[in-house]
Amino acid sequence: MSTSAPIAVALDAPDLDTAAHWAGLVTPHVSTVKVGLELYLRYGPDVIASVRGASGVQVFLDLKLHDIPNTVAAAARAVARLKPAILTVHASGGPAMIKAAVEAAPNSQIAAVTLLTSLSETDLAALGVQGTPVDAARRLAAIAVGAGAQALVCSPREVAAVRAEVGPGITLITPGVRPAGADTQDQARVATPEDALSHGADLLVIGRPITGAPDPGAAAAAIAAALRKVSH
Ligand SMILES: O=C(O)c1cc(=O)[nH]c(=O)n1[C@@H]1O[C@H](COP(=O)(O)O)[C@@H](O)[C@H]1O
Repeated sequence: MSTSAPIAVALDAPDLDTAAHWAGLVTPHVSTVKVGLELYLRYGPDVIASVRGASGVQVFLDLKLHDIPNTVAAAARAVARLKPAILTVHASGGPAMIKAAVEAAPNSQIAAVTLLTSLSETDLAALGVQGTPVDAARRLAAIAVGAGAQALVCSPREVAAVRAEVGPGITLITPGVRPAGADTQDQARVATPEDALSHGADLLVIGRPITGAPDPGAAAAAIAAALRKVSH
């Protein structure tokens, strides 16, 4: 019986050996590992096979593409052959850009990032984002889903409102997750793993609380065990 939890561990490591080591430690406990800009820009496409390893764990490629539709389509096509389960784009790139990514990578779920979890309500207002973070996340979510995105990335603080906006068929992914009492670091709009799940997240992105722990495997197992107690 698989006991892997709906967690994507962010493998934000400076080198491939460390990332592959973390992936090996956490994959018995989690469904997914996430490769982001740090690893992809340093090592390129080979990084995907290295972290997937023999376990066949689901790989989430977080490149947060954001450009004109033609450029994003070409970039999505370039990575589609790596068959990431999930590929991110910024929702603020607009519907034509999101649609272009969806069409270019038909075997991956395109996940549109609504509002970065590192931005506070004050930051968002200064950037000219209208309304509360909840209002803005809902608005971007509706645009992204209208353009064909099958998944969305949002803060766990907005996930219930986003779920109400888009309904049950869309995969909701929440970074900005911190166990109670953990350091929030550069994250601004955070919640606990239990709250993220009970408010409707399908997949929790967690990096440093796991990879920065003395034993990343044990940290992943502990969060996975806490999530099993949550009914949702
Ligand atoms: O797309 C993402 O995964 C993402 C979106 C977002 O709004 N906020 C956010 O933190 N992330 C990613 O989620 C991970 C969070 O890592 P930790 O803060 O270490 O748990 C990082 O790899 C970020 O790049």
